[in-house]
Amino acid sequence: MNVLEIQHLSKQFGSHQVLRDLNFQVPEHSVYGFLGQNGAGKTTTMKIILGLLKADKGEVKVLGEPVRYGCTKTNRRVGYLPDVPEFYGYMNAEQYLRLCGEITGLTSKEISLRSEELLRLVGLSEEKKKIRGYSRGMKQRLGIAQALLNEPRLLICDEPTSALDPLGRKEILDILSKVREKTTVLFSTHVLSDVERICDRAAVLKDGRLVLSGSLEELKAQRRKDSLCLETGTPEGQNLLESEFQKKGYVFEVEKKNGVLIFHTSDMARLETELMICMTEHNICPMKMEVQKPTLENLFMEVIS
Ligand SMILES: Nc1ncnc2c1ncn2[C@@H]1O[C@H](COP(=O)(O)OP(=O)(O)OP(=O)(O)O)[C@@H](O)[C@H]1O
Repeated sequence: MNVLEIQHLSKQFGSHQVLRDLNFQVPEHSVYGFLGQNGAGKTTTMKIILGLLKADKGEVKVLGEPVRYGCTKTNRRVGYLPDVPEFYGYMNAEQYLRLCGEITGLTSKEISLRSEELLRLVGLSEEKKKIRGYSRGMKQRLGIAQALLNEPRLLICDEPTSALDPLGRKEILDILSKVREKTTVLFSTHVLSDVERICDRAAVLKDGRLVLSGSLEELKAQRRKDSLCLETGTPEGQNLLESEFQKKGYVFEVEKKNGVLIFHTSDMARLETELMICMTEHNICPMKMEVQKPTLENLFMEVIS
C-alpha cells in the first residue's frame, strides 16, 4: 500500500516554475529519501503534502485521502519535522511533549506513556536540562519525538541531518531507521551517503522535475555503468588497449586519467576475460586492476550535471 501518492503536481511562484509535473509514490514502511540541490523544490513539495501551500495542478493523497490546502484532516496521520524546529526554550523535553500532547488531545496517561517511550527512542530520557541549552542535534531528536507523538503513519522530515556533525547525523539516521517498523519516513536531503545508509527508495528532484525515482537498486541499475580501472606498465600497452576496447559494443567509453585506463561497460565479466586475453597476446603486464561499482554519488552527479 502507498502511504503517499503524488500525481502531476505543479507549483509556480510568480514566473518561477518550482515544481513541474511531479509523480511519485511512497510505499508503507519504507524510508524514502527525497534528494535535490538547494532550491530544487523539496520544501515546497513537503508543504503541499502538509496542506500548507496550494498546488497549481495535480493531486496529493495521504493514505488514499486527498490533501486539501488549508484543511489539515490528513495531517492527523502525518508527523512533521521542519528543517529548523522551534521550541519553548524554558521547558524541558518532558514538559514540551506534554504540552504538544495536550494540544493534540491525548489523555494525560497517553502522554506519559508515549513521552517516556519516545524520549528513550531519541536518547533524551535522562536529559533534564531546559531546551534552550540543547545542541542542534538534541533539538532535532526532540523534534522527531514530537513529530511521532501522535503515532503518525507518515513522518516527514525536512533536511533533518543538515548542519549536524557526523555523530549527530548518525544518531538521527539511526532513529529514522528504527521508526520504519511503526511508520513510513519521507526525508529530504542533499547528502547522498545518508540516503545510501538508511533508505530503501529515493527520488531525485532537479529544477522541479523528478529525474530519477525508485528503489536504490533500481536507481543504480537504471544508470548501471560498472567501470574497471587498469594500470599497465607501458604507455604503448595502454594505447593499444584503449584503441582495441573502444571498438567493442559492450564498452561505452574508455577514459584515460593519470596513467590509468577506465573502462565503462555493460558486461564486466566479458570485459575482464577479453582484457586478460588481449594483455597475454600482446605481452602487456597489468600493474593493478580494480572493478568499481556504481555509487549513488556517481549517479546523482550524472543526472544533476
Ligand atoms: N513563498 C515563496 N515565494 C517565492 N519563491 C519561493 C517561495 N518558497 C520557495 N520559493 C522558491 O522556490 C524554489 C524552491 O524552494 P524550496 O525551499 O522548495 O527548495 P529546497 O529544495 O527545499 O531547497 P533547500 O535545500 O535550499 O531548502 C527556490 O528558488 C525558492 O527561492
